[in-house]
Amino acid sequence: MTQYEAVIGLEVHVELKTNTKIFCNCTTAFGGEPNHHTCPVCLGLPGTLPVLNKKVVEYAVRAGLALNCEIAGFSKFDRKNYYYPDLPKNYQVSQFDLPIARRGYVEIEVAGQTKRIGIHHIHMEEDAGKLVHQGNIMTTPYSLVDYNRGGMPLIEIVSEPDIRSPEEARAYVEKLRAIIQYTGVSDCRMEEGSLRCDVNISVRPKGQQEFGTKTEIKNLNSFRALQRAAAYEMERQIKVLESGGKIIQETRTWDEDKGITVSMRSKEEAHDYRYFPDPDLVPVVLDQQWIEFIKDSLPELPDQRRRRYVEQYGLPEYDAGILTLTKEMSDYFEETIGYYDKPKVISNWMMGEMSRLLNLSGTDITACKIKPRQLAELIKLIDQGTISGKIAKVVFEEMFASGKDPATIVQEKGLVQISDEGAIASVVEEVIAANPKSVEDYKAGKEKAIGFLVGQVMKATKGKANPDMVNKLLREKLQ
Ligand SMILES: Nc1ncnc2c1ncn2[C@@H]1O[C@H](COP(=O)(O)OP(=O)(O)OP(=O)(O)O)[C@@H](O)[C@H]1O
Ligand SMILES: [Mg+2]
Ligand SMILES: [Mg+2]
Repeated sequence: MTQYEAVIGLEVHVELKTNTKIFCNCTTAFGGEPNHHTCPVCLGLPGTLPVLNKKVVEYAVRAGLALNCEIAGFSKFDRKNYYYPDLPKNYQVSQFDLPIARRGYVEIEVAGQTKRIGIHHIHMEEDAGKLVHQGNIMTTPYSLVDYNRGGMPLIEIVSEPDIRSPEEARAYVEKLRAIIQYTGVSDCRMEEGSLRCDVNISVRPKGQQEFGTKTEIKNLNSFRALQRAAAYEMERQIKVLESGGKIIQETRTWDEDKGITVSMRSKEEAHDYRYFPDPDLVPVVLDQQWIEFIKDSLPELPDQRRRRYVEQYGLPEYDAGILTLTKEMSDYFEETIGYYDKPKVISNWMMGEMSRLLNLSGTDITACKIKPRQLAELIKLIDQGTISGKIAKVVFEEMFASGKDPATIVQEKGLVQISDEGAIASVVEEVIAANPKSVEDYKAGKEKAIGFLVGQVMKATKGKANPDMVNKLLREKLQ
């Protein structure tokens, strides 16, 4: 059987976090009454003229530099013409042959190795409005249009076809999102649509040089959807080829419920966008000094931070990679260290219990009720011997649910660890008396038996006995 590999290139749209739109001073605030964040310019009324928002250029340059691109000293805007109700002017202002940034790269970690994914270019463009479909076939279907999103500033980041699997595609977008979040030019919230991606994918027999025919899956809005859609499409293409068929170059869409991709339009019906320079906008000419200034103001980026976590905090690569993958997680981690300098223990709590509970509740760390100071305090309580590690998990869950301080919870629930030798010794004696079989086993050399006895003492004390002390006392008494 022929072995196939995927060839994938991604187009990622990122909404920039400027206060106002790209060509007018309407707000970019999310939501709002439909069509209230609009004006004659972003509605494309005749006689209006666009004026470029300088902040958009600054943010695009910032993103470009963070993604290792060359910044163009001269770039221009073009009109991408197509007819659709979400586009009031019937063209989208974008950049075609002279984009703001080119030839960058992102490094991803796959199977313990670093791989470089090329970025072909980054261009600036305006977003379109949003259609809201109403009714259905049984009643009367119709659509409403909301232009609040029209004219919001976007950058489109187009990768080289360097990606070779759905997993790599996911790792690439995760890294891209992290880098852009760190630069502060976008929140990159996939749920809110401030990061959206299109997957271009083809397959070829392993070892073959030339690319196969690609299809493009539009508008994936979660990491899971991205990876699943790419995996499905890869399999679909392989099946077509294996059965002697040919791949048709086409645009497809991902059906999340059915878990399949569906054809939208083929290349024959593809648009000819009739790109031409926008006569209403002057070219963008940048000063080298200004570019240098932006470069110098870039913050520490995820890869640098990851390396620092390994070197400065002695964290394993794995921990460092996960903790730096989102800026929120990483900032939380650093803030906690500020309260209590125990990086590895903090990392364990964050990657273990915290991630587990966040996943279960479907929230992310920004909504977490446990604040860094409180996590630090919890770890201090363990280190001081006030509570055991086991009880700490109970306290943690309670903190997660209520946001209360750990000391308050320990007080209220009477969870203070028993470290009184006398008290533990009497329980140990009871347990020894009640379990002659295990005692015999232990004396006969079965080390395992002691674990059972420790468990019995912990059970009798509702997990509050200091485990080290229990261990020590048991061994002493069984001598
Ligand atoms: N044979 C191929 N297999 C997989 N990916 C490919 C192949 N050829 C090109 N690509 C990728 O497809 C993407 C093309 O994106 P680009 O924005 O240049 O064009 P487009 O999709 O035609 O334009 P639009 O922005 O209108 O969708 C790039 O990421 C590129 O790496
Ligand atoms: Mg594109
Ligand atoms: Mg495309």
